[in-house]
Amino acid sequence: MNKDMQQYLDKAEVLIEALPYIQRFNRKIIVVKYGGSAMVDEELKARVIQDVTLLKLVGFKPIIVHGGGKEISRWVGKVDMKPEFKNGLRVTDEATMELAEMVLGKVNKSLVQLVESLGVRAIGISGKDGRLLSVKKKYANGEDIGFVGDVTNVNADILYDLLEKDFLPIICPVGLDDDNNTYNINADDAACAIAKAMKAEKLAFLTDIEGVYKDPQDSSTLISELTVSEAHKLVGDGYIGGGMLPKINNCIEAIESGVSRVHILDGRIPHCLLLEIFTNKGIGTAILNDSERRYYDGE
Ligand SMILES: Nc1ncnc2c1ncn2[C@@H]1O[C@H](COP(=O)(O)OP(=O)(O)O)[C@@H](O)[C@H]1O
Ligand SMILES: CC(=O)N[C@@H](CCC(=O)OP(=O)(O)O)C(=O)O
Repeated sequence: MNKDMQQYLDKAEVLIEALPYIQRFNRKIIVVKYGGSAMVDEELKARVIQDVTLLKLVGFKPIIVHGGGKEISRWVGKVDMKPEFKNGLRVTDEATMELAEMVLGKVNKSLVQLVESLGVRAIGISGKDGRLLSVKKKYANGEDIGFVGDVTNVNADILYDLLEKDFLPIICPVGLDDDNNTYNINADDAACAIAKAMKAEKLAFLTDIEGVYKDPQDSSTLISELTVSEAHKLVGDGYIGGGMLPKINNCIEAIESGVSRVHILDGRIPHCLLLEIFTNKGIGTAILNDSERRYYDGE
């Protein structure tokens, strides 16, 4: 067989390998939390959006919840303010809130534009629109961190309507409290709340690290499967810090609320989402129910 023919056959094999996954996830809701470095690098950004668009075109129902923390910090720096975080959450005073909403709005529309350019209908909305995300004030270990919101309700009907009309919803993590004040929501929190409310089949967090490490300084300690109990223990023992903290807490909450598959993926790996969904090769860290534990080398 010549080389060209072998290449075509290899491509066909890849498609065949994807078949059971296409069947399994057909018409299922997949929430993709998109943040970290994969958002800043234009090439990676285009690839992530291409992947989500492909998921849509093969019959899945993806919903993107995006972050933009790095971009917000860049703009906060530009006006000579200092970004400040507590437990992975941005301390958000009125001025920071204004900037965050501007930046997240811009990120939102750039993602809509990318999806539209690939021929798929996208609608970008903030959690304020139709009161998609209602919030109450969130504290970091009892400390007041300003206009940071904890999601109290998701108006899921809006998203069901958009999915029904075949739109790809792209959601920006800003919400309203009962007094109609604007709140900044950590995008991991927003994605988890949406996945729970929509009874999503899968929740994937795309971030800028390989996955969860037992020791973040040592890449050989990457954990490929983490049960809820093990995740609690890692947090309790102080192995999880910074932005990984809200992510892990949300993974635990999502699994405990019935989302079947929760993953933390390295958004810097081109097409990580497709690799995770369409192949047997596990990448990143999968968070599992305690009863699903297969292998863990974290101790
Ligand atoms: N145990 C850990 N394993 C992996 N990452 C960790 C861990 N503890 C802290 N981190 C930090 O959490 C970061 C991921 O959070 P963050 O930067 O907020 O992601 P995103 O912007 O995608 O939401 C990693 O880049 C890493 O620096
Ligand atoms: C309250 C809070 O922390 N809000 C986040 C919202 C954006 C975000 O979560 O972005 P990433 O997912 O890219 O980190 C922030 O202001 O950075």
